[in-house]
Amino acid sequence: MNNSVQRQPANSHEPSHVLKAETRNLSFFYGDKAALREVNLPVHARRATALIGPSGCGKSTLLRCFNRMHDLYPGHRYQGEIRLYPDDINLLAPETDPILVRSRIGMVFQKPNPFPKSVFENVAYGLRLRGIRQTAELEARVERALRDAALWDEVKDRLKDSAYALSGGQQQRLCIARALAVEPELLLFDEPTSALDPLATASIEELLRNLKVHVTTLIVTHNLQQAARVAEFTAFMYLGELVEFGPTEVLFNAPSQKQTEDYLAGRFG
Ligand SMILES: Nc1ncnc2c1ncn2[C@@H]1O[C@H](COP(=O)(O)OP(=O)(O)OP(=O)(O)O)[C@@H](O)[C@H]1O
Repeated sequence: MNNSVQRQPANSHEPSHVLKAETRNLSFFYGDKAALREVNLPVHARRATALIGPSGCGKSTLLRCFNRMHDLYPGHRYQGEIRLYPDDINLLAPETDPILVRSRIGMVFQKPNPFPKSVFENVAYGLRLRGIRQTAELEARVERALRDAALWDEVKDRLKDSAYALSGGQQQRLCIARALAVEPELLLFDEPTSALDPLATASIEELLRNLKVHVTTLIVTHNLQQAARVAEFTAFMYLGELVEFGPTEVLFNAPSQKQTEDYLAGRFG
Protein backbone atom coordinates (compact mmCIF):
# COMPACT_ATOMS: atom_id res chain seq x y z
CA MET A 1 0.00 0.00 0.00
CA ASN A 2 1.17 3.53 -0.50
CA ASN A 3 -0.34 6.90 0.18
CA SER A 4 -0.60 8.19 -3.37
CA VAL A 5 -4.13 8.92 -4.43
CA GLN A 6 -4.99 8.03 -8.00
CA ARG A 7 -8.13 9.99 -8.32
CA GLN A 8 -10.07 12.38 -6.15
CA PRO A 9 -13.82 12.93 -6.27
CA ALA A 10 -14.47 16.08 -8.30
CA ASN A 11 -16.21 17.87 -5.49
CA SER A 12 -13.83 17.01 -2.66
CA HIS A 13 -12.97 20.66 -2.09
CA GLU A 14 -16.56 21.83 -2.09
CA PRO A 15 -17.36 23.26 1.31
CA SER A 16 -19.83 21.13 3.21
CA HIS A 17 -20.71 22.68 6.51
CA VAL A 18 -24.00 20.89 6.96
CA LEU A 19 -23.83 17.85 9.17
CA LYS A 20 -26.27 14.98 8.76
CA ALA A 21 -25.06 13.31 11.94
CA GLU A 22 -22.23 13.26 14.44
CA THR A 23 -21.09 11.00 17.23
CA ARG A 24 -20.31 12.66 20.53
CA ASN A 25 -17.95 10.88 22.90
CA LEU A 26 -19.30 7.57 21.62
CA SER A 27 -18.03 4.47 23.38
CA PHE A 28 -19.34 0.96 22.82
CA PHE A 29 -18.91 -2.18 24.87
CA TYR A 30 -19.38 -5.85 23.92
CA GLY A 31 -20.11 -6.96 27.49
CA ASP A 32 -17.08 -5.68 29.43
CA LYS A 33 -14.92 -5.23 26.35
CA ALA A 34 -14.63 -1.67 25.04
CA ALA A 35 -14.66 -1.73 21.22
CA LEU A 36 -15.03 2.06 20.74
CA ARG A 37 -13.61 4.79 22.94
CA GLU A 38 -14.85 8.39 22.97
CA VAL A 39 -15.35 8.64 19.21
CA ASN A 40 -16.28 12.10 17.84
CA LEU A 41 -17.08 11.67 14.15
CA PRO A 42 -18.84 14.28 11.98
CA VAL A 43 -20.90 12.96 9.05
CA HIS A 44 -21.35 15.62 6.38
CA ALA A 45 -24.70 15.77 4.60
CA ARG A 46 -24.84 14.47 1.02
CA ARG A 47 -21.22 13.43 1.15
CA ALA A 48 -19.54 10.04 1.48
CA THR A 49 -17.42 9.39 4.55
CA ALA A 50 -15.10 6.39 4.57
CA LEU A 51 -14.05 4.54 7.72
CA ILE A 52 -10.62 2.96 7.35
CA GLY A 53 -8.21 1.22 9.70
CA PRO A 54 -6.66 -2.16 10.43
CA SER A 55 -8.74 -5.24 11.10
CA GLY A 56 -10.42 -5.15 14.51
CA CYS A 57 -10.10 -1.36 14.99
CA GLY A 58 -13.87 -0.95 15.35
CA LYS A 59 -15.06 0.23 11.91
CA SER A 60 -18.02 -2.16 11.67
CA THR A 61 -18.86 -1.67 15.34
CA LEU A 62 -19.06 2.09 14.77
CA LEU A 63 -21.16 1.69 11.61
CA ARG A 64 -23.62 -0.58 13.40
CA CYS A 65 -24.15 1.95 16.20
CA PHE A 66 -25.79 4.28 13.68
CA ASN A 67 -28.76 1.99 13.07
CA ARG A 68 -28.79 0.47 16.56
CA MET A 69 -27.94 -2.99 15.20
CA HIS A 70 -26.23 -3.84 18.47
CA ASP A 71 -29.58 -3.62 20.27
CA LEU A 72 -30.45 -6.98 18.73
CA TYR A 73 -27.94 -8.68 21.06
CA PRO A 74 -28.13 -8.59 24.87
CA GLY A 75 -25.22 -7.34 26.98
CA HIS A 76 -24.02 -4.69 24.55
CA ARG A 77 -23.81 -1.11 25.77
CA TYR A 78 -23.53 2.34 24.20
CA GLN A 79 -22.17 5.42 25.96
CA GLY A 80 -22.30 8.93 24.50
CA GLU A 81 -24.53 10.15 21.70
CA ILE A 82 -25.19 10.04 17.99
CA ARG A 83 -27.00 13.20 16.93
CA LEU A 84 -29.09 13.07 13.75
CA TYR A 85 -29.85 16.36 12.01
CA PRO A 86 -31.75 18.50 11.17
CA ASP A 87 -34.14 17.32 13.89
CA ASP A 88 -31.24 16.97 16.36
CA ILE A 89 -32.28 13.75 18.06
CA ASN A 90 -29.96 11.37 19.88
CA LEU A 91 -30.21 8.04 18.02
CA LEU A 92 -28.97 6.22 21.11
CA ALA A 93 -31.41 7.73 23.61
CA PRO A 94 -33.56 5.09 25.34
CA GLU A 95 -36.68 6.93 24.16
CA THR A 96 -35.59 6.77 20.50
CA ASP A 97 -37.30 3.77 18.88
CA PRO A 98 -34.68 1.56 17.15
CA ILE A 99 -37.25 0.46 14.57
CA LEU A 100 -37.77 4.11 13.64
CA VAL A 101 -34.00 4.58 13.48
CA ARG A 102 -33.67 1.65 11.06
CA SER A 103 -36.47 3.04 8.90
CA ARG A 104 -34.48 6.27 8.45
CA ILE A 105 -31.00 4.79 8.26
CA GLY A 106 -30.46 1.99 5.75
CA MET A 107 -27.69 -0.57 5.60
CA VAL A 108 -26.00 -2.55 2.83
CA PHE A 109 -23.88 -5.50 3.89
CA GLN A 110 -20.69 -7.09 2.63
CA LYS A 111 -22.44 -9.97 0.90
CA PRO A 112 -25.50 -9.29 -1.22
CA ASN A 113 -28.52 -10.58 0.70
CA PRO A 114 -31.60 -10.29 -1.53
CA PHE A 115 -34.86 -11.79 -0.30
CA PRO A 116 -36.00 -15.05 -1.94
CA LYS A 117 -38.43 -13.07 -4.07
CA SER A 118 -38.58 -11.52 -7.51
CA VAL A 119 -36.45 -8.54 -8.48
CA PHE A 120 -39.55 -6.31 -8.30
CA GLU A 121 -40.71 -7.64 -4.94
CA ASN A 122 -37.29 -7.14 -3.38
CA VAL A 123 -37.56 -3.41 -3.99
CA ALA A 124 -41.33 -3.15 -3.42
CA TYR A 125 -41.15 -4.96 -0.07
CA GLY A 126 -40.17 -1.99 2.10
CA LEU A 127 -42.60 0.27 0.24
CA ARG A 128 -45.51 -2.10 0.97
CA LEU A 129 -44.45 -2.19 4.64
CA ARG A 130 -44.78 1.60 4.63
CA GLY A 131 -48.34 1.30 3.39
CA ILE A 132 -47.85 1.99 -0.32
CA ARG A 133 -50.41 -0.21 -2.06
CA GLN A 134 -51.28 1.48 -5.35
CA THR A 135 -49.72 -0.44 -8.23
CA ALA A 136 -48.85 2.67 -10.25
CA GLU A 137 -47.03 4.28 -7.34
CA LEU A 138 -45.25 1.04 -6.43
CA GLU A 139 -44.09 0.58 -10.02
CA ALA A 140 -42.87 4.15 -10.29
CA ARG A 141 -40.92 3.98 -7.04
CA VAL A 142 -39.42 0.58 -7.81
CA GLU A 143 -38.27 1.89 -11.20
CA ARG A 144 -36.78 5.03 -9.66
CA ALA A 145 -34.87 3.03 -7.04
CA LEU A 146 -33.56 0.61 -9.68
CA ARG A 147 -32.48 3.54 -11.84
CA ASP A 148 -30.75 5.21 -8.88
CA ALA A 149 -28.94 1.93 -8.24
CA ALA A 150 -27.86 1.83 -11.92
CA LEU A 151 -29.65 -1.49 -12.42
CA TRP A 152 -32.83 -0.61 -14.31
CA ASP A 153 -31.51 -1.16 -17.83
CA GLU A 154 -30.23 -4.60 -16.91
CA VAL A 155 -33.39 -5.85 -15.17
CA LYS A 156 -36.33 -3.98 -16.69
CA ASP A 157 -37.29 -7.09 -18.68
CA ARG A 158 -36.61 -9.44 -15.78
CA LEU A 159 -38.60 -7.86 -12.98
CA LYS A 160 -40.49 -11.09 -12.31
CA ASP A 161 -37.37 -13.27 -12.25
CA SER A 162 -35.96 -14.46 -8.96
CA ALA A 163 -33.38 -12.08 -7.49
CA TYR A 164 -31.12 -15.12 -7.17
CA ALA A 165 -30.91 -15.29 -10.98
CA LEU A 166 -28.88 -12.05 -10.98
CA SER A 167 -25.09 -11.91 -10.83
CA GLY A 168 -23.37 -11.06 -7.53
CA GLY A 169 -22.77 -7.46 -8.57
CA GLN A 170 -26.37 -7.11 -9.78
CA GLN A 171 -27.63 -8.59 -6.51
CA GLN A 172 -25.61 -6.02 -4.57
CA ARG A 173 -27.07 -3.19 -6.67
CA LEU A 174 -30.53 -4.70 -6.06
CA CYS A 175 -29.85 -4.53 -2.31
CA ILE A 176 -28.83 -0.90 -2.75
CA ALA A 177 -32.06 -0.26 -4.72
CA ARG A 178 -34.03 -1.94 -1.93
CA ALA A 179 -32.39 0.37 0.60
CA LEU A 180 -32.88 3.47 -1.58
CA ALA A 181 -36.56 2.77 -2.31
CA VAL A 182 -37.57 3.80 1.20
CA GLU A 183 -35.59 7.04 0.90
CA PRO A 184 -33.12 6.70 3.76
CA GLU A 185 -31.52 9.83 5.16
CA LEU A 186 -28.27 8.02 5.80
CA LEU A 187 -27.05 4.86 4.09
CA LEU A 188 -24.46 2.65 5.78
CA PHE A 189 -22.23 0.38 3.69
CA ASP A 190 -20.17 -2.36 5.34
CA GLU A 191 -17.46 -3.31 2.84
CA PRO A 192 -20.00 -3.34 0.00
CA THR A 193 -17.62 -4.60 -2.68
CA SER A 194 -15.40 -7.06 -0.85
CA ALA A 195 -17.36 -10.04 -2.21
CA LEU A 196 -17.35 -8.72 -5.79
CA ASP A 197 -15.04 -8.94 -8.81
CA PRO A 198 -13.25 -5.82 -10.15
CA LEU A 199 -15.90 -5.02 -12.78
CA ALA A 200 -18.79 -5.29 -10.34
CA THR A 201 -16.74 -3.28 -7.84
CA ALA A 202 -16.22 -0.51 -10.39
CA SER A 203 -19.95 -0.27 -11.07
CA ILE A 204 -20.77 -0.10 -7.34
CA GLU A 205 -18.11 2.60 -6.86
CA GLU A 206 -19.60 4.62 -9.69
CA LEU A 207 -23.00 4.24 -8.08
CA LEU A 208 -21.60 5.36 -4.71
CA ARG A 209 -20.17 8.50 -6.30
CA ASN A 210 -23.51 9.33 -7.92
CA LEU A 211 -25.62 8.56 -4.86
CA LYS A 212 -24.23 11.47 -2.93
CA VAL A 213 -26.42 13.90 -4.81
CA HIS A 214 -29.26 13.05 -2.48
CA VAL A 215 -28.08 10.58 0.16
CA THR A 216 -25.48 10.78 2.90
CA THR A 217 -23.28 7.69 2.97
CA LEU A 218 -20.93 6.14 5.52
CA ILE A 219 -18.73 3.39 4.11
CA VAL A 220 -16.47 0.87 5.83
CA THR A 221 -13.77 -0.25 3.45
CA HIS A 222 -10.47 -2.13 3.60
CA ASN A 223 -9.60 -0.78 0.21
CA LEU A 224 -7.75 2.52 0.58
CA GLN A 225 -7.97 3.34 -3.10
CA GLN A 226 -11.72 2.83 -2.88
CA ALA A 227 -11.92 5.33 -0.03
CA ALA A 228 -9.91 7.76 -2.16
CA ARG A 229 -12.16 7.20 -5.18
CA VAL A 230 -15.56 7.50 -3.54
CA ALA A 231 -15.32 9.46 -0.29
CA GLU A 232 -14.94 13.20 0.29
CA PHE A 233 -14.11 12.56 3.95
CA THR A 234 -12.15 9.79 5.59
CA ALA A 235 -11.80 8.72 9.21
CA PHE A 236 -8.84 6.61 10.30
CA MET A 237 -9.49 4.37 13.32
CA TYR A 238 -7.08 2.39 15.46
CA LEU A 239 -7.79 0.24 18.52
CA GLY A 240 -11.33 1.59 18.92
CA GLU A 241 -10.31 5.24 18.69
CA LEU A 242 -10.76 7.79 15.96
CA VAL A 243 -7.19 8.83 15.27
CA GLU A 244 -7.78 11.30 12.45
CA PHE A 245 -10.64 12.67 10.38
CA GLY A 246 -10.51 15.03 7.43
CA PRO A 247 -11.06 15.61 3.74
CA THR A 248 -9.88 12.42 2.02
CA GLU A 249 -7.24 14.17 -0.04
CA VAL A 250 -5.70 15.82 3.03
CA LEU A 251 -5.79 12.66 5.14
CA PHE A 252 -4.16 10.59 2.40
CA ASN A 253 -1.57 13.09 1.24
CA ALA A 254 -0.77 15.03 4.39
CA PRO A 255 -1.94 13.10 7.46
CA SER A 256 -1.42 14.94 10.72
CA GLN A 257 -0.93 11.82 12.85
CA LYS A 258 2.03 9.45 12.71
CA GLN A 259 -0.27 6.41 13.13
CA THR A 260 -2.26 7.45 10.05
CA GLU A 261 0.91 7.94 8.06
CA ASP A 262 2.27 4.53 9.13
CA TYR A 263 -0.98 2.79 8.24
CA LEU A 264 -1.23 4.43 4.82
CA ALA A 265 2.39 3.51 4.15
CA GLY A 266 1.60 -0.13 4.95
CA ARG A 267 3.79 -0.14 8.05
CA PHE A 268 1.07 -1.91 10.04
CA GLY A 269 -2.40 -3.40 9.56
N1 LIG B 1 -19.97 -9.69 18.81
C1 LIG B 1 -18.80 -9.37 19.37
N2 LIG B 1 -18.51 -9.73 20.64
C2 LIG B 1 -17.33 -9.39 21.22
N3 LIG B 1 -16.37 -8.68 20.60
C3 LIG B 1 -16.60 -8.30 19.33
C4 LIG B 1 -17.82 -8.63 18.65
N4 LIG B 1 -17.76 -8.13 17.40
C5 LIG B 1 -16.55 -7.51 17.30
N5 LIG B 1 -15.87 -7.62 18.45
C6 LIG B 1 -14.53 -7.07 18.76
O1 LIG B 1 -14.61 -5.65 18.67
C7 LIG B 1 -13.44 -5.12 18.05
C8 LIG B 1 -13.84 -4.31 16.81
O2 LIG B 1 -14.37 -5.21 15.84
P1 LIG B 1 -14.96 -4.69 14.45
O3 LIG B 1 -15.55 -5.87 13.76
O4 LIG B 1 -15.80 -3.51 14.69
O5 LIG B 1 -13.61 -4.22 13.73
P2 LIG B 1 -13.37 -3.87 12.20
O6 LIG B 1 -12.44 -2.70 12.20
O7 LIG B 1 -14.68 -3.69 11.50
O8 LIG B 1 -12.62 -5.17 11.72
P3 LIG B 1 -12.55 -5.86 10.27
O9 LIG B 1 -11.88 -4.86 9.39
O10 LIG B 1 -11.72 -7.07 10.49
O11 LIG B 1 -13.96 -6.18 9.84
C9 LIG B 1 -12.53 -6.31 17.75
O12 LIG B 1 -11.61 -6.46 18.78
C10 LIG B 1 -13.50 -7.48 17.71
O13 LIG B 1 -12.85 -8.67 18.09
